[in-house]
Amino acid sequence: MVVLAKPAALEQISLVRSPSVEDNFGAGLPVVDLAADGAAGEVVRACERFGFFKVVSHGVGEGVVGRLEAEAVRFFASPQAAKDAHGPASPFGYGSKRIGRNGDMGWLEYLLLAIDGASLSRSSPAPSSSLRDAANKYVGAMRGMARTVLEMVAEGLGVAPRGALADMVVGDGAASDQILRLNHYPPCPPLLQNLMPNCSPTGFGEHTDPQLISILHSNSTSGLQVALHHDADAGDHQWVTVPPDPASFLVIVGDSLQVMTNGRMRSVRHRVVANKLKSRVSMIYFGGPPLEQRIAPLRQLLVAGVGDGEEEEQSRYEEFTWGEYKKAAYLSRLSDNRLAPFHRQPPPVANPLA
Ligand SMILES: C=C1C[C@]23C[C@H]1CC[C@H]2[C@@]12CCC[C@@](C)(C(=O)O1)[C@H]2[C@@H]3C(=O)O
Ligand SMILES: O=C(O)CCC(=O)C(=O)O
Repeated sequence: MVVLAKPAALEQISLVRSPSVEDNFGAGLPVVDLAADGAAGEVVRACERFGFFKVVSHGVGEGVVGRLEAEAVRFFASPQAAKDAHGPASPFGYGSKRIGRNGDMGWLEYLLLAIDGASLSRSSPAPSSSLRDAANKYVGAMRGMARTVLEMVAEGLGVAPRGALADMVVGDGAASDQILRLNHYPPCPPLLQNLMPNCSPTGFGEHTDPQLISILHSNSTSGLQVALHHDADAGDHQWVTVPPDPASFLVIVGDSLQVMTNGRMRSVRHRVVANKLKSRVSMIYFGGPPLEQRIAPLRQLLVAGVGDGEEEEQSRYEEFTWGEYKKAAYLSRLSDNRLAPFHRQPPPVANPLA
């Protein structure tokens, strides 16, 4: 009997079936032109149906993206000891393979940077002043896009003021909780490819993002997959590959936006599968609110459409603050359904025979 052993470097990293062209999203990929008339409606439709969308006509200069990506590539190409000097990530700093504190492992290395207001936090360990400058410009652009998108969400849902959601994340003076993450996924090791040609290492295991929204950019290397919604919570999901497009961004709905829209919008499970041949480099901005922010459905969504004498819509979730949710998230495993403990039991159905 031949026993196939995984290469040692991959021992604790799970393998998944290598994506094929049939897994590609194809024509159904939700794309929103942020500059077009009716964009707010398109944003809402995409967030309700898929929990993510691709953004084109975003107005972010190529230079802003290219500069930070070049800094990320330069940092990840530096000697291991130089990178380790900025780690281990706890949670901020340089990390390799370990994700979070609870045993999750992926075929990647990353730099997790804290943001304070409109720029990187002074205490965040940016490895060089050139990376810090490039990251600050990039964060400025991401904050602008987060504002545009969250204002469109409010407008599209009929919530006033327009800034109700955006101000939580990018409001002047809001002590919001924003993070920037630079990820590098090396190609799948050749040894594994020879042993198991149909398998690839998990780059970043499946998860939903806890914040309101995330904005993702990647180079031209594929690897990102999203779960189609049918019944993702019940584990019944189909993984679909989102083809990379460095000229665009992906907006991803997080758990907090799901709750604030009382489940109209759904946070989307996503994962990265390491590419067989090329390195993937991604940059993600995570937009969360201040720690004391109450995470509960927007009042106007609960009363919308309710006539005189009719009962208003009930929240589907127990109330919590972002600080409480974040604390619980950091104690969880990546693939956990972090919202499940906060789901309210539906009220008992009255027995018509009683
Ligand atoms: C197992 C993990 C790893 C976590 C915390 C916990 C559950 C969710 C993960 C994320 C996912 C979104 C970005 C991040 C920065 C976040 O806020 O939650 C991640 C964080 C980390 O990579 O450290
Ligand atoms: O690298 C990617 O494309 C996605 C990474 C991701 O989901 C994350 O960093 O939370």
